[in-house]
Parts: sequence; C-alpha cells; structure tokens
Amino acid sequence: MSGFTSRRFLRRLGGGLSMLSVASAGAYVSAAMHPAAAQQKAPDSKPALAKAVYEQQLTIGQPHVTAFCEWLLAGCADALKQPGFMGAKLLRSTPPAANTPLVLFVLGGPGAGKGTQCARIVAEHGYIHLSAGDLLRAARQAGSSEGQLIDEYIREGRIVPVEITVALLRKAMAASGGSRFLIDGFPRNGDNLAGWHSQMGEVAHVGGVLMYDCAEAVMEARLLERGKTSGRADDNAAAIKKRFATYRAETMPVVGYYAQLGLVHTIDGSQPVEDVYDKTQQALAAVHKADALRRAQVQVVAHLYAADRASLERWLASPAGKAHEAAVRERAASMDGASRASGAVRSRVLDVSTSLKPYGLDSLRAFD
Ligand SMILES: Nc1ncnc2c1ncn2[C@@H]1O[C@H](COP(=O)(O)OP(=O)(O)OP(=O)(O)O)[C@@H](O)[C@H]1O
Ligand SMILES: Nc1ccn([C@H]2C[C@H](O)[C@@H](COP(=O)(O)O)O2)c(=O)n1
Repeated sequence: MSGFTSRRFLRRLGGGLSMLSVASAGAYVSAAMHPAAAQQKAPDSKPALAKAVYEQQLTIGQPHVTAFCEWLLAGCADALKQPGFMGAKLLRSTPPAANTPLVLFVLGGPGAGKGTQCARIVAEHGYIHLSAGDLLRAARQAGSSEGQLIDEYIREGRIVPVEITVALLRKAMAASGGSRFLIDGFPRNGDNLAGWHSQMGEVAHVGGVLMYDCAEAVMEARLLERGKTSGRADDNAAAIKKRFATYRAETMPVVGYYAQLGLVHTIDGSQPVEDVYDKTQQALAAVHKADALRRAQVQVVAHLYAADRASLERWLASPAGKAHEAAVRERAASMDGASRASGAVRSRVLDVSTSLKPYGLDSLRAFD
C-alpha cells in the first residue's frame, strides 16, 4: 500500500483520474472518478449507473479524519485502475451516538453520600441530578397507580420493577432538556440494568459510574442521624439492614458489570465531604475527557462503484484488493485507542439492484 500517499494520488489525478471536490455541508469529503466513466459524461446522455458498490465503514476520532480520508481516497484511486470500476466516494457524517446525552450513574450503599456529592456536582458542573429513589417517592406521593406497589417495595428495602423506574427517569430526562445527567441510585439490580439497556441504550450514553465506597457501620450511623429529620420511612434500623442486604446481593453485581467495562470510578465515601468531592472532581475530569472524544467522532464511509459485482469480487480476491482491505484495517487499528470508536472496519459488497439507494455516477457528478 505504498501508493497510499496523497502526493502520488495527486500526480495520478493529473494523469487522468478526475477529483471532484465537494461543496455541500461537509457531508461529502471527496470523490474520484475513473477516466473511462468520466468520459461518458456527455451533456445530453444519461450517466452510466454503477451496478455494485464496495462499501467500507468505520468510526474514528476527529483528529484523524482529514489525514485518514486523504489516505483512503488515494487508495481508492489505486483501485479505480481496475476494469469495470467507475468511481469512488468518501462520505463522512456524525454518528448518532455522538449526540446523545451523557449519563453518569451514581452508586454506593445507602448513606454513602451519593446525594450529597451530586448536589455539589450540579452546582459546579451543570448536571441534571435525578435520584431514582426521589422519583419513586414522588410518584408514590402523587398517588400514581403504582403508588401502593412502590410504597411496599420501599418499606421492604426491595427494588421496584424497572418498568416503573425507567419510565420516571426517561420522563424526567426529557422534561429537563439537559444534556448531562447524574442518575443517582440506579441501576440497582440486574432488572434495572436490563431495563435501562432496552429502553435507554440508544437514547443516552453511559460515560461512567461514580461509586462511593463506605463501611456499613459508617453508613448506618449517618442514616440513623438523617432519620431524625428526613421523614423517610426507610431510615430506621430494621429497614437499613434490609437495604444493606439488597445492596450487597443485587447492586454490587451491577458495579462489577460496569467495572469490567472500565467505567467505574471508586471513591472513598467515608472521608469528609470536601475530600470526597476532590476525588469526585478527578473522576469527572477523566469522564469529561473521554466524552469529548466521543462527541468528536466521525463516521467515514468509502464507496467504490463498479459496473458489475463480479469486477468488485475479482478485485477483492486479488492481491491488490486484499492489500487494500488489510491496509485500511491496519491504519484504523493504528489510531490511538482513545480516539477510535471502533477499529473494526465493516466491509461489504452491495448489489445496487437490491439496495434501496441508487448508487449512480450522477451522485458523483452532483458535486462537479
Ligand atoms: N462525607 C460525609 N461525611 C459525613 N457525613 C456525610 C458525608 N456525606 C454525606 N453525609 C451525610 O450522610 C447522610 C447520607 O448522605 P446522602 O443522603 O448524601 O447519602 P445517599 O448515599 O444519597 O443515601 P441514600 O442512598 O439513602 O439516598 C446525610 O445526612 C449526609 O449529610
Ligand atoms: N433504582 C431504584 C432506586 C431506588 N429504589 C427504591 C428502593 C430504595 O430502598 C428506595 C430508596 O432509594 P434511595 O433514595 O435510598 O436511593 O427507593 C428502587 O426500587 N429502585
């Protein structure tokens, strides 16, 4: 793949391939056309239609996009020397996931200090704080149809079915209009986790879990003290015991799940509030850095157009085609992990006849 240099590509363009720079809204990076296909463009004649498309898709970080696209288009120009090939085009777009709101789950045992830290984060970082427990208590008080069921679950220190909780969270998120959320006390068990994935997996991005670690004896003392004024039905010794048991049995595995994904920031919640907040700030800095990269991701799609599927498949099976595929994968994998959403390059050949999208050379000419 030594031919993948922009200088060589530009020389080749000068020698016959035409390069179409693109005018529209940044969606199209650039396109190249086979000389034979370019010659078919007579003013009154219908443009030739491609019959098959070789498509490669990948998602990469913004810092790499320009250099990568230039390199890839040069590689496509190499491929265009093959018989039956008509044109190539690179497109780029923002992946939908880059625009979804950022969610931080806030976990830790009852009384670990989740609500206290969330109040500080909201004041300084502009998050919307949603406590699953608060939403459930409000739903109970508002006399909702599920009120009695919620009441029973909370009194027993059990976890309310996720359909109820996630519906409350979803509604509150939409009503807030925010783009950064602290979701406190959720997901508390496997049912919460599964319900979140199915209902919210595509709607919001979980960027991290703030996990406040605290000994039960410390948490119990805090909750009993809080119980003197909180008015909460579950801030008493008997309910606290059940809540601890539920936390150990049901919530800790959820923390383990996110730990495996590398998303958990464990913070010692037994320290004074200010010290806990200092550690929280450090965790937030790491989360925000990763989130900035997520938002700067770009989806790149490369198309090679051919007059027939056989031409594409012949080329893909040839040493040149294999080298092209391998080079794209290698280059994608060589980008630094943090700014690469997926090193996986999705490649496929599409028959235009079975595709919904008309892949004609006229689409290239639109940018002529
Ligand atoms: N770091 C701390 N040091 C001492 N007391 C604290 C600390 N953090 C919170 N508290 C106190 O402990 C009690 C419980 O705190 P908080 O309500 O923030 O816990 P929580 O994890 O949100 O509890 P729950 O899960 O029961 O809602 C409160 O009275 C709070 O003022
Ligand atoms: N995801 C959740 C969160 C809370 N609950 C119920 C059961 C808890 O004991 C209670 C109080 O929660 P807290 O305010 O202590 O976070 O609310 C639930 O069922 N599911």
